[in-house]
Amino acid sequence: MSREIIVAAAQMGPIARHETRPQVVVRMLALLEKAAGQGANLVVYPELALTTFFPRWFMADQAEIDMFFETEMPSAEVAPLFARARELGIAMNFGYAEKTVIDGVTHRFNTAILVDPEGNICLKYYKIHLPGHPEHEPWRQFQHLEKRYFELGKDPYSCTDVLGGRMSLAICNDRRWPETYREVSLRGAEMLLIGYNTPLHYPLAPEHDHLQSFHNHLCMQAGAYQNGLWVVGVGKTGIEEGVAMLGQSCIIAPTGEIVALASTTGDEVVTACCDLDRCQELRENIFNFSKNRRPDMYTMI
Ligand SMILES: NC(=O)N[C@@H](C(=O)O)c1ccc(O)cc1
Repeated sequence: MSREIIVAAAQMGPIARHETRPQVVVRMLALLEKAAGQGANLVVYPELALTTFFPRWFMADQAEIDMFFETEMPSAEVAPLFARARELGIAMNFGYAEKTVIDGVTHRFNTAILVDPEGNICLKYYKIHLPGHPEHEPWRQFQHLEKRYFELGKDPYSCTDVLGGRMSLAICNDRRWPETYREVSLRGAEMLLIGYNTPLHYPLAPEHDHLQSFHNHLCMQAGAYQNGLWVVGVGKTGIEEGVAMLGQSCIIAPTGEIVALASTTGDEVVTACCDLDRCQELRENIFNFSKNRRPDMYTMI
């Protein structure tokens, strides 16, 4: 039996600071309808898909920061998206800022969820490779305060069985780390879904600005190939509040080949038919871990 699923990468153009959740949800619904028209079983949206990328601003007032956070999912504003996806029988993944109380303690995470075709959240992931800095650094053209606004995630690399395959989640900067792909692959993941917000300008090494697109694809293609899994990378792109963000959202086969690639800097859907059985082309051959991997030799990790 073939295990083909049609995946839609639902890239999003810029979201302005003043845009409301209902306005964003209207855009996400339009992308969902387009994906449905192309036969999609799964729609993948970016990191922090419901708001602008707010860590670019220093804010001291916690109430102001909390405006960007969700305290329940689906919230009343996001419920129409859940309802329509369920009606269409489509699974979806998107990211959002989450404020949650666990054992009486408030936590704030950079979160991604996977929603199954019946509308249930079947997997949740809290970002662990939080980039940027915790303090205001006014010398920068814009801030990257994820280390200030989010707490480090816990229990990463979980997988779930849905749509006939084994899926896992990561968020943006996680995609640059080879451990991300290896950990989920060792847990049996056949597809890894990654939303991102990547400014084209990297203040710490501006001489690398022209390499953003190359590095984006380099790490995800290598991760797919070296671990024999599908990778779906989806960005929020265009000029968002004056900051140019990387697009080039893509779907990557376990061979490392890009099989679908967005070509605009706005809201756009690209789809690919992904045969999960193709993971075996790698896992039974060059990257047969039990035969060829040498963890006994990798003493530094
Ligand atoms: N949202 C993200 O995780 N974005 C990161 C990435 O693209 O890896 C990132 C890393 C360093 C920066 O200076 C800016 C952005």
